[in-house]
Amino acid sequence: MKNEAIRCARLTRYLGAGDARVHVLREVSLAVEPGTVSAIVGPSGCGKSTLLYLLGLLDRPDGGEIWIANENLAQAGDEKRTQVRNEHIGFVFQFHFLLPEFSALENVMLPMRKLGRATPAQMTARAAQLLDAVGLGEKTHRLANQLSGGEQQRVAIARALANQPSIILADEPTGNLDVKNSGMVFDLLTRLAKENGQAIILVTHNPDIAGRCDFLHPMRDGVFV
Ligand SMILES: Nc1ncnc2c1ncn2[C@@H]1O[C@H](COP(=O)(O)OP(=O)(O)OP(=O)(O)O)[C@@H](O)[C@H]1O
Repeated sequence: MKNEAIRCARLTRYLGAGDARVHVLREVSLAVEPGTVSAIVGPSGCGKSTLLYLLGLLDRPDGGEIWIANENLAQAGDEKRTQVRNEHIGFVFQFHFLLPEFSALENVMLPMRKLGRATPAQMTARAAQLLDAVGLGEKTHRLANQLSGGEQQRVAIARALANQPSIILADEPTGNLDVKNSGMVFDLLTRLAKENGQAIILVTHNPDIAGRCDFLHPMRDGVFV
């Protein structure tokens, strides 16, 4: 493996059963280097989210390889995949999936709790530092459901960065934000990731966001074109 944060080769995925079976991904290959931002774009239903789920080890391909940290994890067992996911991958989704009854600080600490390598004091300090970096240093104890949409998405970014992942996967990270917040969230995500040499792969329908990425991967009918 060269200097690659993640690489997939000939990924194939079928979804559905019987007559409804769809060949969603057809031998998709992609290699992404640390510190770069790649956008996957294409019409609705072309397979973008399916690919992101596979890369995030949230789903298994029917064929092909997914290399992270020098291991092909395409068919690895659940325990191994969960460990690699917790250690190497941060997720940002359009609908952030914060726990609404928990504070911003507690939401950011969750991935660190899952990984289980830091003391409570270390986790609290790191979560506070990350919230400061996303401009929410004054609101660390606010409950997630008492924050605006843009603020919640910034908490989601801090949470994605919590375990210093080598890869950040983002599905429509600015999809539910207005133009101003969308630009701000994108800038923040890419600046923080680049500072830490993290690779970002994002799916977006927003041409403005796509145009600001380092690499563009247009997709159609389950293949890159
Ligand atoms: N569980 C499923 N069973 C059958 N087909 C499915 C299933 N999940 C997704 N599909 C189909 O797989 C294709 C790819 O879906 P996917 O969500 O990856 O597309 P997408 O490019 O992310 O679309 P969008 O931009 O609308 O989010 C679509 O045609 C979809 O209908």
